[in-house]
Amino acid sequence: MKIFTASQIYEADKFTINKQQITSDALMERAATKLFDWMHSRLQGAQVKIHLFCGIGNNGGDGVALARHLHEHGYDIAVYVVNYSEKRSKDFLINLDRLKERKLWPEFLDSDCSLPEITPNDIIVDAIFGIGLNRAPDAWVANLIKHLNSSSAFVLSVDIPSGLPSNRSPWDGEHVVRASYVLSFQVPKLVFFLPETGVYQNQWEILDIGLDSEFLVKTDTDYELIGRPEIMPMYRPRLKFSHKGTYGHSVIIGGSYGKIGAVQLASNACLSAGSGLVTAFVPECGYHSLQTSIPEIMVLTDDADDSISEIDIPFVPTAIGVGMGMGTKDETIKAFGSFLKKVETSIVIDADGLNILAKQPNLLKDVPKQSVLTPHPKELERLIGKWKDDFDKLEKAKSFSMKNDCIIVIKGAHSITVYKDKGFVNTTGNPGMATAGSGDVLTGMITGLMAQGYAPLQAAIFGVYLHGLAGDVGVSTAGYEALKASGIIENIGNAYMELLRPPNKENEEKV
Ligand SMILES: NC(=O)C1=CN([C@@H]2O[C@H](COP(=O)(O)OP(=O)(O)OC[C@H]3O[C@@H](n4cnc5c(N)ncnc54)[C@H](O)[C@@H]3O)[C@@H](O)[C@H]2O)[C@@H](O)CC1
Ligand SMILES: [K+]
Repeated sequence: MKIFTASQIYEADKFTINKQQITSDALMERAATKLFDWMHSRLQGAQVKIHLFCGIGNNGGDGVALARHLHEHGYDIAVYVVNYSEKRSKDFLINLDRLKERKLWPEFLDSDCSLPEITPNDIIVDAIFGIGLNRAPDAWVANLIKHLNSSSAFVLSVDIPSGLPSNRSPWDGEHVVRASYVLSFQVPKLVFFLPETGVYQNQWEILDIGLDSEFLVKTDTDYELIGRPEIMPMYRPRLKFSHKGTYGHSVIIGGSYGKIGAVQLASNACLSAGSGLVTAFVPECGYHSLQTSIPEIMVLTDDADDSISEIDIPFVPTAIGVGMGMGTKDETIKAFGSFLKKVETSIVIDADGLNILAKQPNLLKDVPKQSVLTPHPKELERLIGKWKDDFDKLEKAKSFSMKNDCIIVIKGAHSITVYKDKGFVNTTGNPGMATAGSGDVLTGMITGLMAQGYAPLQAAIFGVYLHGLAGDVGVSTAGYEALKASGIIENIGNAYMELLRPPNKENEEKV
């Protein structure tokens, strides 16, 4: 699903109004009707107090129009106009008049007013600011937002939590509405998925307000949300007349004394992702543990006992994953440098492989084109430098990717795979996966997918999705705290099955 910017949403708005020959007020009415339907289907007329806080722009217009519907259906409402500017939008005013025609008089809030009382059992509809927010809210509006946040009431935000800009981090985090739920018009906003700004909402849902599909289909976006519909076409089914050679020979390079487990996890994950053959290349000290723990893999060893000193692989692997648990000793840096000079096809680089690149940026020129880099936030910072906010981070990652022709998987709650000027935002995974070795598993999986013929970018996007899905299946039995990296590996098969399950299977079984 495409993630549009605020200016693209405004364009979609205009395009729809022109093409469908409707007024902007009619579009607002569609939005308000969808909001009402959502609430009504859940509340079923319950007499809970609903406080609607409406700004004076179109977001406020949505709120005022929603108030009219709620009133007409007998809900117990209180409407407040947050009068932060004299520049009221046309459609807001139309809807305000419609309220007044029904003898419903909102309370006008300004810098001198007292704050309305809200109890924890009430519902707040937050329609103060939408995607038009372009500067910090005035102090009294900020104060009102803090008041709403301290109420403990359920907060339903219209389109986006008020006070949250759509293209930067907030001016002051305390002056952003903490939404229990966001009903976002037509498309999700990028801010929902970034660590600094995603915290302002617990859950979000799209409301389809019928923005024109021609515009939505044709318009190119910088970011795409990756869910099952985007992943399915990438899947490469296994062929009946195939053999292990069809699915490639992966090599996992890494490990040092005390950190052989990282290679074990990556190799195991690589196999479970479907690589036909897997060879691990480790320092001598890792030989016995690998041979005994994973009988399916082959093991090559370095001459040195406790760290990698020379990487010598006596065949041409189909795919290579390198860096986990490898350390950054001088001899390992040298070995990694000469290895990069020799290798020709795209590889996957993780952990200490990335730390070495950050220490010795001159090695970057030898990294094969379209290699996949899988940094966690600290590793990313070492590579691309400090960032001002999440948006700056993404821009820096994009220019790094452009400059070095590499794919960067920015790991996090919503991992984002960046390639040149595009970002692919993942939707699977959970906090249970924030556990030792989870990254090694991902590197192994992406390597295993590349071995099977997935192009590097697809392997990265698909691998991140499948890794998250395996974690999601894993927590359903292990719980968040007890899920371990090996538990993620155990569920890679279930994740594939989940992916391939027809969407309506459950319903069919019930019939
Ligand atoms: N295409 C869509 O998705 C549709 C959007 N609609 C609504 O329209 C909203 C956008 O409306 P607007 O463009 O009127 O913008 P907002 O309602 O977000 O903001 C109102 C206006 O306040 C001003 N402003 C910005 N920051 C301010 C600040 N800190 N203090 C005081 N004034 C400030 C700006 O001039 C802005 O236009 C969306 O978020 C959505 O709720 C709906 O009406 C239906 C259609
Ligand atoms: K809002």
